[in-house]
Amino acid sequence: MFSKNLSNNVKSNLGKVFAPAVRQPCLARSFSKATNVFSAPSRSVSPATFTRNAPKSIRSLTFAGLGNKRYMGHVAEPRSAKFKKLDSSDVKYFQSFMPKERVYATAEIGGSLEQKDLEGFNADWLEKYYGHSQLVLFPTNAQEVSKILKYCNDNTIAVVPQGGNTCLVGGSVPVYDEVIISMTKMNKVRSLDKDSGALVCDAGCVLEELDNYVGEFGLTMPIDLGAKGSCHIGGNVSTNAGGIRYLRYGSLHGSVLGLEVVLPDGTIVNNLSTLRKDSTGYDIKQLFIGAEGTLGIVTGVSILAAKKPSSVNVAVLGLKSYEDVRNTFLSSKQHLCEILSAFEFWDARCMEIVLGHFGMKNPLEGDYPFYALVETSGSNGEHDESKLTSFLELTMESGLVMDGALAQDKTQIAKMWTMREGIPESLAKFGSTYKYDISIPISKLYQIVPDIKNRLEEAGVYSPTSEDSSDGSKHVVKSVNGYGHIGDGNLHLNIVADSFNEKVTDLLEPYIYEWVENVNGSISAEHGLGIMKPSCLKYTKGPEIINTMRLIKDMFDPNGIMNPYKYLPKSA
Ligand SMILES: O=C(O)CC[C@@H](O)C(=O)O
Ligand SMILES: [Zn+2]
Repeated sequence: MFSKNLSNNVKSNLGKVFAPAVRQPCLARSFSKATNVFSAPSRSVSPATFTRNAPKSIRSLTFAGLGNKRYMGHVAEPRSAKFKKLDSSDVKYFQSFMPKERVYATAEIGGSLEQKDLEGFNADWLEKYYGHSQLVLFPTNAQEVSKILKYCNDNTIAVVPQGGNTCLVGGSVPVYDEVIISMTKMNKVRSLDKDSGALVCDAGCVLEELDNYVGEFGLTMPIDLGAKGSCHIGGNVSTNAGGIRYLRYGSLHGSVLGLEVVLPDGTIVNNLSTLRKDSTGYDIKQLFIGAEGTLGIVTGVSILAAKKPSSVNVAVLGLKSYEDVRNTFLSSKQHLCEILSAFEFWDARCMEIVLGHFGMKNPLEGDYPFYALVETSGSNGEHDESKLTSFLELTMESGLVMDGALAQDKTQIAKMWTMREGIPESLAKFGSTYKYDISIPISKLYQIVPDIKNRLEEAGVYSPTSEDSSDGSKHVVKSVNGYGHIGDGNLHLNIVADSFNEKVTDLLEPYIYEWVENVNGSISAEHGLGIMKPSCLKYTKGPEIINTMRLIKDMFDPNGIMNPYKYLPKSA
C-alpha cells in the first residue's frame, strides 16, 4: 500500500500515524499515536462546549491596558444631537406592553438597575468597544419589536439590535446611549420541513441549539463557527457570517430562504418563504443579509438545513511552508472531491499559543511552520476514510505534507477542531488582539503575515520574547498570527500586543487595508464592518457602491435610528 520510495522519515511517519488505522481498522481505537498526544491535557476541552461568552459573563475575560473606554477611536463622530435622550416616560411606554423583567433600565431613567448591571450588554466580547446604554429591551415576538421600533422611530431614539454579542468588529454594542434590543428571548423553532430541510425559527435561536435540533431529524445547519454556543442565527444572518462550513455549503446568501424583518417604522415584512425556487421580483431578503441591523431587525429566519453526514473524518497535518498548505488544499479538492467539507490552516505561533492555552499536546511528533486541518464528511465510513488516508499518503509521499495524524474517534475530532477553533480565544487570553479578517486570493493569502512582522520589527515594536514588556512604547507586539479558512481565501491576521497602542495601530492601518486593496481583496471577509471598519470601506467598495448603499439606508431608515455610527462611512 505504501510507496517503496518514501524517505525513511516520511515512511516512519506514515507508519506511525496512519498505518494502524488503515491496516488494522479494528485496532484504531487503541492506536497509540493519536491517543497519547491527547491524553495529557490539564483541562479537558471540546469544541462542542467551547463557546464565546454570553453577554453576562464577558467580564470573565480580562485584557491588559483597557480602561472603560472605546479602543482605537474608530468612531470620530460625537453623539448625534438628533437622537432623543431617554427618560422615564420612554421606560413607562415600554413597560406598558412588556413586563418589567423584560425592560432593563437604569435608575437614572426610571428603572431600578445601576449602569454596571448593563455592562455585559454594553461591552463587546473582546472588550474593545464600550457603550453606555441605559436600557435593554427583551421582546419575545415580532409584534413587540414592531412596537419598540415604531416608538423609537417616532421619537428619534437610536437603537442597536443585539444577538449573542459575539461580533468581532463592535457591531452589536452601542456606541453611546442607544437602546439595546436583545433578541435573546426570541428563541423558538417555528417549523421544520423534514422533506426539504427548510427550518423556520426566531432570530434569537442559538446556532448550536439549532444544529442539535435539526440533528435529531438527520439534518445539519449549513453554517458552523467557533461562537456557535452563543451566537444567534439572526446575528449570523445580519453579519453574513462565514465559518468553517462555508467551503461546503457556501454563503448565507444561498442558504437563507426567507426572513421576517421589522422595519424602523414598525412594518413587519414577512418573507419567511420556505421555497427553494422563487423568481418573483426583487429578492428583498438579500439586503438584510449582512446589513448588521442598519436597515431593520431580523426577527425570523428560514434556512435550508443540509443532510447530516454519517461519516466524519478529521486529520491534522504538519507542513513546511504556506505554499505547501496551498498545494495540499488544491490537491484535496481534486482527490477528495465532494467529501471534502473543511480545510483550515494556522501557523506555528498559533499552534504554540493554542496548545499552551488549552493545555494540549501537538498530535504530531515534531513542530512545523504550518498546520492544516482537513475534514471529510460523507455517508460511507469505509470509503471516506480510505479516500482521506490515500490522500494523506499521496501528499506525504510527494513531500507536500511532513506529518499527519488522523483522529480515531469523536473526542479526537473535537480536540483537533479545538486546535483551530480555539485560536481566537487563546489569542485573546494571550494579550490585546488587533484583528484583521481579510479576503485575498489564495496564492497571496499568507504574504501579509511575514510582511507585517517585518514592518513591526523594523519599527522596533515587535518582540516575540518580551512577554512582560509593558512600557507602552517599545516591544508591545508579542505575536503576529495567521490562520483561517484557506478554502474560502479568508485570512485571519491577528496581532497580539501587551496592550492596545496607537503607534501599533498607525503601523497597521491603513497599511493592511491598502495592501488588501492592491490585491483586489476585501477588508472584511466574514466579520462585517461594525464600529471598526466604516472608514475603511473605501478600500473594497468604490464611491458609487457606497453611495448606492447610502441610498438604500436612507430609504429603509430615513431617521437613521438603526445601529448608528457604524457600517457606512460618515457622509463627506
Ligand atoms: O477572531 C478571529 O479573528 C477569527 C474568528 C473566527 O472567524 C474564526 O475563524 O476562528
Ligand atoms: Zn473565521
